[in-house]
Amino acid sequence: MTQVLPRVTGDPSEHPDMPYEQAYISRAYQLLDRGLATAEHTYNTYDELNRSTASALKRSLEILKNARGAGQLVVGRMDRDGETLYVGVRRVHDEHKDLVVASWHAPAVVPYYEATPQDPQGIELKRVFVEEDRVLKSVVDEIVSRAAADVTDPDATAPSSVSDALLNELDRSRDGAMREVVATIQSEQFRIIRAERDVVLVVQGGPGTGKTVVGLHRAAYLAFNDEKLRREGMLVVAPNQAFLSYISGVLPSLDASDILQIDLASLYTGEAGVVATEDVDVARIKGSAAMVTVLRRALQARTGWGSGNLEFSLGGARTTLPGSRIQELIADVERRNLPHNRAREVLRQSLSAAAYEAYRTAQNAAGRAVIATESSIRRLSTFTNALDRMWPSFTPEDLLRSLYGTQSWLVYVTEGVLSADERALLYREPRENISEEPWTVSDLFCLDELAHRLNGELRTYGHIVVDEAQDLSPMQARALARRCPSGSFTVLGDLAQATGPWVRDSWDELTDHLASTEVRVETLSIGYRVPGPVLDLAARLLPLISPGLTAPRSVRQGAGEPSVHLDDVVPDVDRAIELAAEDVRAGLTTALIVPDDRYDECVRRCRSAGLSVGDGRDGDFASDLTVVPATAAKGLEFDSVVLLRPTQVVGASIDGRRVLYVAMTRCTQQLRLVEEDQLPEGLRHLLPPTEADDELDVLEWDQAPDAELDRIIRLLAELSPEDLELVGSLVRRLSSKDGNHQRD
Ligand SMILES: Nc1ncnc2c1ncn2[C@@H]1O[C@H](COP(=O)(O)OP(=O)(O)OP(=O)(O)O)[C@@H](O)[C@H]1O
Repeated sequence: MTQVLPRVTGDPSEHPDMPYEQAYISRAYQLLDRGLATAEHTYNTYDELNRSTASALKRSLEILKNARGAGQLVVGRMDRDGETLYVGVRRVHDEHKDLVVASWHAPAVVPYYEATPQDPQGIELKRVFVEEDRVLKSVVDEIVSRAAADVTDPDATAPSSVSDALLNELDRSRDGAMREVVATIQSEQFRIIRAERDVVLVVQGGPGTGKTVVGLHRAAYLAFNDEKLRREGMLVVAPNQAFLSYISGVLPSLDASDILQIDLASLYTGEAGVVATEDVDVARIKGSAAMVTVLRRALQARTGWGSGNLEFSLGGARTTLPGSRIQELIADVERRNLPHNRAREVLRQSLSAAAYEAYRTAQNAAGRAVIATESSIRRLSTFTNALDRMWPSFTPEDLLRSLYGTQSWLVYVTEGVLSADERALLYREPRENISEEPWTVSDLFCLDELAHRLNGELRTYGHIVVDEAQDLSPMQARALARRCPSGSFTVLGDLAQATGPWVRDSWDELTDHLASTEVRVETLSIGYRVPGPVLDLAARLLPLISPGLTAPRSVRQGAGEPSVHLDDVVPDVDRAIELAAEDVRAGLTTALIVPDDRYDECVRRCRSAGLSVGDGRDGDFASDLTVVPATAAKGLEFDSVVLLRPTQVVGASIDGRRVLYVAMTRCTQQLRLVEEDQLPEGLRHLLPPTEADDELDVLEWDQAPDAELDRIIRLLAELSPEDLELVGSLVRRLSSKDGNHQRD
């Protein structure tokens, strides 16, 4: 067994093997350049008629060009079983087709990522490179066996659990776009990246534990190693456009541009788009599984035929199709379980055949000539009107709009599944013109459900990665399920960060709607984004929002303790803008996160203060300063965050504490809180002590000073997971009552 020595420390920029490794890396780049030149030449001279070869060539050209452009080509080296393997963002071979650099997702590379100094998996040397513009900047030996250590650095000291390469990468200033992290993937992350794909894999983890990064690298990994999956196609679903624009560069930089990335609302490709918002109570009903029954019944209620006969006249002859025969035809079609509009076509044919048969029989019986044809019957307005009555054709928008606007229809379809109050929330007056309907996000998923029932045709995928999944409604989960018949999902999220109508205690309720395949929950426990002191502060909110969950351990300090700026003299916005401008001048990408209803005011004030500011609501992260409404901060990250009026953020909605938890965990370096004179529960220990505090002997939960909160947190930590869950539900119930009171 390999005897492991601690990893080599010392100055990584002066590693003794630096010249050798630099030469190796330079050669890899030369081969890449040569490959590019050859591919370019072949492409330019290629017979245009052979399209598939030409497009394959074009694609490899793009890959080579990317590889030569940004980022790092070779990320490290592994010596194992006497063989050396260089690992890179993509494969490079020499003129004899011998491997020079293996790509990070090749099976042989697995130990490189999964071995640790404690569990070296036979690795004699694991070496990590940091390279910039083709120049090697540092070499760190993370795992060194005794034999290898003898020839490198005899001053090996104790290993640390986090590599320098990772810390350097994490300290890099953010530029508004997420990047690939092939050079620094950690072993707990890599295990998830390559986990088998025939399951619903839930990746639960606190803020900044790398869920998004892991999900994107997993998508690229699976696509690379699974040809069937490449053929079936893969889909990455982001919660909104802003988030999508933040992450959309990662897959192309991993040569995985074939994987489609969209935002959740774009799953629905029908006519309606989101133009309105609605109350949480309404969204909760429209997103609930009860809507499946409601919409199914809505459609069923519009099909069928009473007992009356169908009479039509052809060339002066009257023919009757008995009502009982029509009912039989309808029952036949219903049994086939076809999408509604296809079923209509089948019914149209069987109905015209039956009508023709009735006509022919009547003509023969009367000794008259049979002159009409089946198609002339289909053209009769009596026929088409009758068909429209028994099986109307709809678009999803037509149907949903008239359902929302027809009280009697709503009463019928919601019977037993929604209360009268809930039903009342569904009603809305139809706009005069369908193009003016105030469609909301949750409407879109009702429309998607209807579109599927009506038309049945959908583009499907072999695997779907869905991010910020804790917020998905059952109806949204069903929309994803329809698009992934194999039930193979990667579900990324954090139950503690759930906001909006779908706050839940466990993943089961959601995964039940996604697939019937096995569900596996993996937890990421190390925080890579948020500095320890900031995470510690945010964690004080956890017992109030998700008592069953613990905060991740952070790997870094950042700029230290969060600062609080209390000032009831200078207007709060001015103070916040001043702090944000200070951070921008210090070279930090900065977000000014603000209560939603103060967003426009803050953007305006930033601009009039002469600051160039990005519109975080629309995913414009190109400026050094971005203003972000608190409810749109999910998933984003910045070097510095200035958070305006946490108390207002908390007070704005029932899930305000969760919104605050998310907003507080967006920074990689520092957090500043700007308030007038109060702080929300959980953070009040940051307030300067007042005399009144000493006089409190009976404590109300709401006014509990933080010493008391600490005691409660310690008590909670001693509870069993089941008891914690109980307490959690109780707290949620109480806080939602609280919220109701406030709204009342
Ligand atoms: N192995 C890694 N190497 C380098 N950077 C990493 C690594 N893992 C995570 N990071 C960085 O940590 C930050 C947080 O990652 P990410 O956004 O994926 O976390 P998350 O768990 O999805 O966060 P949130 O819960 O806020 O959505 C990102 O900047 C990401 O690039």
